[in-house]
Amino acid sequence: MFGLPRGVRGCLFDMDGVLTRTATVHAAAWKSMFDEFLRTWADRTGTPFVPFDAVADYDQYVDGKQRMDGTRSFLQARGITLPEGSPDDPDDALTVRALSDRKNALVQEIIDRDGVETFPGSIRYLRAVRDAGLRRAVVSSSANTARVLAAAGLGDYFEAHVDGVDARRLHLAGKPAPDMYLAGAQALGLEPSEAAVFEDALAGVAAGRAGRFACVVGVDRTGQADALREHGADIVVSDLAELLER
Ligand SMILES: O=P(O)(O)OC[C@H]1O[C@@H](O)[C@H](O)[C@@H](O)[C@@H]1O
Repeated sequence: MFGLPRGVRGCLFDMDGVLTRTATVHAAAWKSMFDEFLRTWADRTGTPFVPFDAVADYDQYVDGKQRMDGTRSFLQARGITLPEGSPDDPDDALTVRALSDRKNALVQEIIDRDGVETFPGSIRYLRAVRDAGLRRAVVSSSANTARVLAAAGLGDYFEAHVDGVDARRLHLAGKPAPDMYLAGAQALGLEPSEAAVFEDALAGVAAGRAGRFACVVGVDRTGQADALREHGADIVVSDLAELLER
């Protein structure tokens, strides 16, 4: 049923890019922040400015990961090491923390200004599984999960959330480690073998595979179906409503 293997009793949904059209918001904010930083870095080091690619760099290094992990991962890919910094860093400090905070300020500004759109096919699917009595949780690396769900009007669809704030509080390793999804299944009272994972990020499908969930559904929004399969998706769809027809 619902395109899922027999025995699945619950669904663990990533949020950005699966339920809400916020992956592009994050990608735009990462690009704006990193390009400003990369210009400064190029001037300081006398090296060429190579901008952040909002599709390729976003998908490979940043998507699905907790904010500071995303910052570190992209900097590492460019061979740049910055100090970790602290919450008291000035806004323009060249630290992992200050860069991450700048990106977050941009994301929150866009969400507060423009609101949040959902994917209609995902909402149809969510309603169908809810009406059939399947358990439902959101498992998102974003520390802005509550804000985004509220702006999208999706707060009431889920029985549990595991987000970037919980991950920090509970010392859960971020995706691609399976810990956040395992915590989501546990919050619903399910074994991994009874839960399906829905993910658009490479780090996210890898987390689903590592957690040995009943099924990992890759949601391809950017033409990376093969990469989603290689990283751990059992099925790839471009819209969750396709699963209602299976
Ligand atoms: O910065 P936030 O809102 O805590 O989100 C962290 C990450 O959350 C993930 O859901 C997104 O795929 C990433 O793009 C984002 O960077």
